[in-house]
Amino acid sequence: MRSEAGSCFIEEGEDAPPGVARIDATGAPGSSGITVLRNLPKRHSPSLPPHAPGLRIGLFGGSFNPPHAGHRLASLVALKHLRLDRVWWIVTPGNPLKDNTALPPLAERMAAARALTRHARIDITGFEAEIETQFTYDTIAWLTRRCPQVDFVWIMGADNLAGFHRWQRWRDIARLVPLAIIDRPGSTLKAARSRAAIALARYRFAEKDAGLLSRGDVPGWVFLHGPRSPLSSTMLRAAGNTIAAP
Ligand SMILES: Nc1ncnc2c1ncn2[C@@H]1O[C@H](COP(=O)(O)OP(=O)(O)OP(=O)(O)O)[C@@H](O)[C@H]1O
Ligand SMILES: O=C(O)c1ccc[n+]([C@@H]2O[C@H](COP(=O)([O-])O)[C@@H](O)[C@H]2O)c1
Repeated sequence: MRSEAGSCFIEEGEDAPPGVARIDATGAPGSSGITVLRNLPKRHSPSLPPHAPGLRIGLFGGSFNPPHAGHRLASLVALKHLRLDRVWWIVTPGNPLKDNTALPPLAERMAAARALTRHARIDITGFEAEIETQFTYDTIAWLTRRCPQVDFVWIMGADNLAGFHRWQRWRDIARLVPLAIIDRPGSTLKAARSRAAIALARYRFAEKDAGLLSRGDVPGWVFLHGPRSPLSSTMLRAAGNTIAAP
């Protein structure tokens, strides 16, 4: 594998992480259902924001239906406490645990996220759709292979730690990158008592050491209690604040 600023590749002949679709030079799935990214024309390369070896990048996956100030605040808390260079929002093609039948198109959710964030260190991405995965393990495995020298941290709200044990390969996710949990009203205790929090208890970092979390420290996680937002997309949708149709 080779890696360069803003562009890293899976070499031909290498295995893709499980579940990551690989497409051959014609763009058709190979016999194994696997793709050789190296053979893809440049325009088919999944689009990632600029990045370079040594950068500390937070990965903040979400449905963002719609995005709201709570997402932005969580990103700012992570940027500060984890001493990140950037946060990438990964707008999911569809959370595998949610009913996505009424989910607005990815492009609309990405546009809404861009309009809301307007922050020099927050990037909006939709590359999960391009690599054809909805599962976080596959996303992170793909990213860490493609960009082995970038220091990624997975960020999620406390509600997601509470249900983390239902995610595909959640223990393996915790072995790939450190986790940063952002406190959220209504989920503090549920998260702290969750199956994942108990299983990973011995790997928990003190909040004051959050800036030291790095990929060398996996498993490793921290629960950040910064300023909190009570906002949720559910609440906004119920109030009629939905993403406009194209
Ligand atoms: N107010 C908030 N404070 C902290 N984290 C949040 C907050 N709102 C959302 N998050 C986190 O942001 C990520 C994306 O969340 P998502 O897009 O599902 O928003 P949501 O408000 O939880 O949506 P919904 O109500 O539809 O479930 C998740 O990790 C979630 O835990
Ligand atoms: O990989 C999984 O099994 C999995 C299960 C549930 C949620 N996720 C991811 O968690 C992130 C937050 O999802 P959401 O819908 O709570 O915003 C988003 O990136 C989802 O793809 C991932």
